[in-house]
Amino acid sequence: MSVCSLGDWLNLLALTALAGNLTQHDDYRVQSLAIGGVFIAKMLPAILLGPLAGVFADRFDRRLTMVTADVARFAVVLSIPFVQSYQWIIIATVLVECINLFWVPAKDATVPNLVPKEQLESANQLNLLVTYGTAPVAALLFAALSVVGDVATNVVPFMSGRDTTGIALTVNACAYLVSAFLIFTLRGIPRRDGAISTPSVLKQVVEGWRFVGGNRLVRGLIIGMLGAFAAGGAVVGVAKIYVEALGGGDAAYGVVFGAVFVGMALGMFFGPRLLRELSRRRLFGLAITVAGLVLVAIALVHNLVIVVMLTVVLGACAGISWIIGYTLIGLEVEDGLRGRTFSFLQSTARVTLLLVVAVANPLAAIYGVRRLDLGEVTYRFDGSNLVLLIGGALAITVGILALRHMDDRKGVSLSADLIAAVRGERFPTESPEHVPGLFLAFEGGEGSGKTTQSRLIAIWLRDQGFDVVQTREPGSTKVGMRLRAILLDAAERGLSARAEALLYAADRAEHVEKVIRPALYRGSLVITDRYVDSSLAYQGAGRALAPEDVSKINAWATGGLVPHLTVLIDTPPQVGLRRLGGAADRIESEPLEFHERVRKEFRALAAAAPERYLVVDGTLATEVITRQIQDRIRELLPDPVPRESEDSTGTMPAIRD
Ligand SMILES: Nc1ncnc2c1ncn2[C@@H]1O[C@H](COP(=O)(O)OP(=O)(O)OP(=O)(O)O)[C@@H](O)[C@H]1O
Ligand SMILES: Cc1cn([C@H]2C[C@H](O)[C@@H](COP(=O)(O)O)O2)c(=O)[nH]c1=O
Repeated sequence: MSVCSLGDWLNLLALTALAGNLTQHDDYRVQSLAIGGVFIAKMLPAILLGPLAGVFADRFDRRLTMVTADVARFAVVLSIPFVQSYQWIIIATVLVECINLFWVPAKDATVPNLVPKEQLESANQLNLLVTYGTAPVAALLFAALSVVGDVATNVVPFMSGRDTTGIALTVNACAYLVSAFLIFTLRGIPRRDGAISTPSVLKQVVEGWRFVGGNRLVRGLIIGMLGAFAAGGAVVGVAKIYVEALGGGDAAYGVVFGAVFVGMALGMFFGPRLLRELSRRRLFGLAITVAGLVLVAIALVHNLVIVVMLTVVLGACAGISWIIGYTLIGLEVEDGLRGRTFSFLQSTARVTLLLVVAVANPLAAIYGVRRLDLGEVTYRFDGSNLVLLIGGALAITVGILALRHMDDRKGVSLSADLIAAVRGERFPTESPEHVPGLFLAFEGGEGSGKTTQSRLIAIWLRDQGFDVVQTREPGSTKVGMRLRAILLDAAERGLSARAEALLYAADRAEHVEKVIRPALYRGSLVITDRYVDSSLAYQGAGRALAPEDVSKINAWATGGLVPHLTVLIDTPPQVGLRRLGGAADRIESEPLEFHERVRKEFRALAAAAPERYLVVDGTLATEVITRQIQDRIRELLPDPVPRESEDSTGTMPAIRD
């Protein structure tokens, strides 16, 4: 894998350089398009033919497949320096990529046969390391071979007039031959073992979307990683013409290319260690945002040395976000879905890269070269600068979106958090209490559907084997029942607002101490129909008591116990009140404006801490609301049953009935 990866990177560098060299006497636009064509030729076969090649790998002898593919790659790559035409570069690139499509699945299918199960993860990490770790080696090798080529064209008669990339391509071809030999001598590869099939791209996309779309964290991670990939694609796509505009040749191109990967390796290994105390989700978004800012600087600076240094920083940021994204997906996505999530990421990353490269070079070509006259100085701004600038802006946007979408430390300023992390400390916050169980609250106005939904969710969770305690306020304890009678008795006129707030708080204190906290410490899932937010909305906004006072007495009553998630079922009071049958109780019989104020306050509470709330539209059909709540709760469960498997695991229809 190392030898092949080295060959692959060398191939990418040499072909883009050769395409640029073959068109160097043409217009700037022609050169941009020529280089872009190489990238497109490299990407297209994987997207179009990937599933077919996967089937091939399962059907035929894998060692033979890999050896044949390596020899074929050797022959095609070796022909490129001899033919020396742009058309042949494109045809040969497509051919090599088609051959790769057979080599890669054969290799992926072989690895599990060679590595013990418990070491498979380490093997996959090693895979990542050799795939990307060989890039800087290839870049250095390419730079060195370019210098050797320059000397050889002047000294060796056979080489005179030939393109210097020929040496790199010959070394690249030989790498494939070495790989063929190594694989041929590997005795551990079974002749054909079981069926390991690559799902079709379409199936991957559908399955991946279903999961990614339903999981807030994974959605944020994938968007962030694809954004970073798109920005990186913009750099790779225009790097050659950009370096040339700065006066650098093939060697400088190799150095800039290598700088990205040196930075990536540094970022992957040292970045997460440097800011150990910073929330991983924040570090992820921050790294992408900084990468975008650096890219903007690269687009505007016209000094090759500074550009190389900035490129190392850019690579480091990309490395940090890539490794954190991978680790978070590994940690947060359950085993049965992890493979599909990664493969979804891989296929969408390819499509993104193809689109970006396909757009980047034509865009650079259309823009061409422009010069700004600034008095004495003329500032050159060409298409490659424009593409890098757009890539930077895209990364900044995606980074900020990821920060907002996935932030797990709302209310703590990012700068305070960062300064504390640089000092090796963690900035303290108020967060839900650390208990073995999970605490869920359902809130909303009269008749909004809280009782209906909390019951359905309790049944769903019990179906999955969780120990669920379903409870409500007021009235879930002996004392609470008496308080409920006083509080809701329509005949109880003239109860003061403060007494009302204190009675609700008293019921809650009893409820937390006798029911909720013991259940949470037993590890149960507690679902309460109403909690503190009801007091803030009804007594705070409805009765116009000072919200700080209501908040304080309730914090004291509950000992500061905060739900992990509050589901707000948002229903207009006219709709909710109409749903209720029977005589109205003391609170239900309040005027409509009272209930409007209550609704507004509930919504404001949710908007102030969105990470701890799910707001659902209470006018939707009951099953639709249940599904939305289930999708959000699934993210919090320690070992959730995936949505797709629920039909076969929900085994207690009697309880549901
Ligand atoms: N999504 C919905 N669409 C239509 N009707 C619903 C919906 N959800 C619940 N209902 C009906 O509305 C009525 C009130 O529902 P539910 O008791 O669940 O509300 P609630 O919020 O607990 O009310 P309250 O706060 O008064 O106890 C019930 O008859 C229930 O069947
Ligand atoms: C917890 C709590 C409740 N209320 C009000 C809201 C409702 O009108 C009733 C409870 O009735 P439900 O049918 O059980 O929902 O009490 C309140 O004003 N303040 C609170 O803290």
